[in-house]
Amino acid sequence: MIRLAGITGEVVPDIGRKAMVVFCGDHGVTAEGVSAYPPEVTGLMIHNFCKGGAAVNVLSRNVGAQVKVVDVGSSLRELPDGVVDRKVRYGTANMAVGPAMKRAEAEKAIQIGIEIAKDLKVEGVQLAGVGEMGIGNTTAASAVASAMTGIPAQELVGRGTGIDEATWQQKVEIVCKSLAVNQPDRVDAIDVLAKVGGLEIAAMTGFVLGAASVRLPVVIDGLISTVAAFAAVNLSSDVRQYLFASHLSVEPAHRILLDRIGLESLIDAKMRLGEGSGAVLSFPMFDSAVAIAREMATFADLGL
Ligand SMILES: O=C(O)c1ccc[n+]([C@@H]2O[C@H](COP(=O)([O-])O)[C@@H](O)[C@H]2O)c1
Ligand SMILES: Cc1cc2nc[nH]c2cc1C
Repeated sequence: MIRLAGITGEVVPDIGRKAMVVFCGDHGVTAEGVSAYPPEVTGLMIHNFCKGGAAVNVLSRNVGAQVKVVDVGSSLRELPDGVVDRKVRYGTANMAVGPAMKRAEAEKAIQIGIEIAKDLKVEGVQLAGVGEMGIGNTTAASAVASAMTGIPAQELVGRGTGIDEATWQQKVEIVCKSLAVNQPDRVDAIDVLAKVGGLEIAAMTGFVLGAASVRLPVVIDGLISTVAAFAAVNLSSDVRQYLFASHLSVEPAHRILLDRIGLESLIDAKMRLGEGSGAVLSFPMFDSAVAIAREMATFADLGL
């Protein structure tokens, strides 16, 4: 509540207008068998978001938040109505054999994220959540986390959408191989995002930077949006002041990165869905905090 007041400059901030932004992208590294689901699910879910049938849609309707779906890098050739088409390229390349994308592409995705955040502010949005959709993106997010922290992949890699032990071993090896092949420069967040990241991850990094620049509070979601936020904090440490952690994902890297950013999550429900589902779930807690600040009697009111 104190931070919300600081960000907005209002003692009792108005956060009535809320939006969830879901950045979408595909990952070439899925060719290495690192996910429990095929890459086509990214496109299927984009269609689902537009029909209002995904978890993030249900939860957002429940709390009165708008959902914006932004395609920065899915493999879909044709997009359904309702998607914001800001495609940088049709999925990343396989980072296990070379860079996921060019530096200029990562910069473009970051720029798109910045613009989307600024647009939301102009539209009157007062609290934003950020989430993503991209089969294979827990592999990319873990690689970015390992590159930027120096923590070994075995300590960071989790089960993503629900892989078995053998696939987990393969995922750890692929993260290690991707880092060995690309040699990302750990002090250059854009280099890391380009070589072993993803388009939706880079766009979320931009979103966090853009939101902070226009004093828009941002609620991050699970592992992937937190990795993006970690990269943003690396680029400009002050942006951490504008961030709120919603929930704690079961992905092992999530807690480590939240600790490094200096954030504590509001919910620990062992979730791992993504889409921004945890962020939107926490929105009513923000409304509750504002209601307390506005309505609860103080000792002075009680004549003490
Ligand atoms: O938010 C999380 O911590 C999280 C943990 C596991 C999976 N996900 C979601 O599942 C997808 C990535 O999982 P995977 O196994 O394909 O890397 C992607 O669409 C994410 O939104 C998300
Ligand atoms: C069905 C499904 C929905 C998702 N939402 C975010 N990531 C996802 C991954 C899968 C597999």
